[in-house]
Amino acid sequence: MYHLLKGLHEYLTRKEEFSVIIIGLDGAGKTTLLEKIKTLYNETPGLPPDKIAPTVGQNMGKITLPSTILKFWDLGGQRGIRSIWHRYYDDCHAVVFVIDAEDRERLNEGWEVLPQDSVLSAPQILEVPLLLLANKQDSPRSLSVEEIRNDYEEWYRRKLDSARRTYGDETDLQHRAERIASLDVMGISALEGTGVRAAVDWLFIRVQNSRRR
Ligand SMILES: Nc1nc2c(ncn2[C@@H]2O[C@H](COP(=O)(O)OP(=O)(O)OP(=O)(O)O)[C@@H](O)[C@H]2O)c(=O)[nH]1
Ligand SMILES: [Mg+2]
Repeated sequence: MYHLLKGLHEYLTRKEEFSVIIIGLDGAGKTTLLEKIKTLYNETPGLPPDKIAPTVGQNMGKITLPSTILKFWDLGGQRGIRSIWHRYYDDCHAVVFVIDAEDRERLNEGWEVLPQDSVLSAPQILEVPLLLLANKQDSPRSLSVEEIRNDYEEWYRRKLDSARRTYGDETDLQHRAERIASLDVMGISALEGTGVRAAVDWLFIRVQNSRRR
């Protein structure tokens, strides 16, 4: 009887666990975001921004939501470390791509990393929700969500044109175009926490509906 009740209790209180990877260029604010998420959702606060150093490798943080645990993997964004990202694609349920909206100079570099590092085209994550975060919205110099989206679409159009000229093959590009059409972009300030709960809500809803379990 005890085992039956224990089993029933475990069944009723069980939480499904989902993995979310946080990627993007170095300095975009990924770790600041992870630590802010910990502060907002956990009893033990995350590191304050002045204690955060560039990530060499990965950081992990977990939060508990109704019947769900979200496990975040914050991966280092420096050029030499980006090659580890793909190792996480197989097991993740959502991808967060963080952009430094203040750094116009590096926007193109960010876009180059997004599709060319196969984030958009890797077959294993095609069905996985992808959220683009335009970070540092607290800064008056930052581009808005709308401007970031436009910049990406322009960059993508240029890319498409040159790829058509080079390969003439549309299938992969078509696949990506569909993916991009549904690309969600949200504005946040990882530093101040603005928009962070909305982003976590988005992830919470999308991982439940994700086709990958
Ligand atoms: N103004 C402003 N600065 C931010 C924000 N988020 C992060 N920063 C700053 O941006 C710098 C880089 O932040 P990190 O969180 O270390 O960046 P990262 O993406 O983890 O970088 P790597 O670990 O090298 O990949 C730090 O100086 C942060 O304080 C933000 O929302 N607003
Ligand atoms: Mg970091």
